Amino acid sequence: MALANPVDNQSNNVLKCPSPASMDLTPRKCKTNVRKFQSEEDVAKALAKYVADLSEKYIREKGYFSVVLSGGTLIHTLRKLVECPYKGSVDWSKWLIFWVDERVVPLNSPDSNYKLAYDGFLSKVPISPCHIYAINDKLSPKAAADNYEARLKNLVNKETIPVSDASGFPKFDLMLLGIGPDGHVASLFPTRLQRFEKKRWVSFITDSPKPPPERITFTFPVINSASEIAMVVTGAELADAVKITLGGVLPTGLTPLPCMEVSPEEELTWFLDKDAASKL
Ligand SMILES: O=C1O[C@H](COP(=O)(O)O)[C@@H](O)[C@H](O)[C@H]1O
Repeated sequence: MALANPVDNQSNNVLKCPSPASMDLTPRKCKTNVRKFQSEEDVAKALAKYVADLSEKYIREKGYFSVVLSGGTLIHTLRKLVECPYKGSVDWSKWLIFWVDERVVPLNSPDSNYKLAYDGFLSKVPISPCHIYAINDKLSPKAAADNYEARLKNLVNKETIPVSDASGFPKFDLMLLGIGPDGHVASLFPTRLQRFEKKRWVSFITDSPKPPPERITFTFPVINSASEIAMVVTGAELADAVKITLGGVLPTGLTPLPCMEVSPEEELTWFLDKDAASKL
């Protein structure tokens, strides 16, 4: 999926995209670390240590650790976390798992982000099933988004998840995000309106440019209320999006990339392999 021009003629539901000049492209102020590695294997090792260290910190400070997963290549890159020494040293009983986006398909479908995470990660560590917040896969996209948002509100009301003092949106400890070659993050795509949602916690899409078309997704106010975000990016096909985002220069006429808007409340850490960082 290539970087997108403002008008995507493939869809009737296209974004009448504001011109880049009229969008707020002011660089966000969060603390940003860019960590570059020789190989994807080195990214996987560093990512495991980073997540294990944050798990220890947040469990010590708050008693639990809320982690928001994405789908795609991220789960494979997380593989070292379910190996020695972390498999035995992390206090998995204190983890709460959520999804930043999910495809509206049965949970046992090969397209499901839950299944991807279950097969590659969750089935290998002792996280309690009642701490794993998968979507309700029996619902329409809109109903699934409403249902996920209502469940998050319930967790906030019970004070399981705090709200951000700054934004009033739920504040997760860590989000682990990937990006697409078009710069999408979660299921917030360059030419789709969900990226501009300011009120909802969870939105839905029925015409995703990347299949499958029906998905639910956290909105930017929720994503940017997280304490920490890791952007885990490997592979040469992502080098252009990385260059634009970290270089801060948008080519003329290109729709601003959703991944440029990621800005958590505490710290943003990019994990890049040599290929993804090759145009920096
Ligand atoms: O469709 C999706 O794509 C993004 C990026 O995936 P990747 O394979 O390029 O890493 C992913 O973060 C998102 O969760 C997923 O639904």
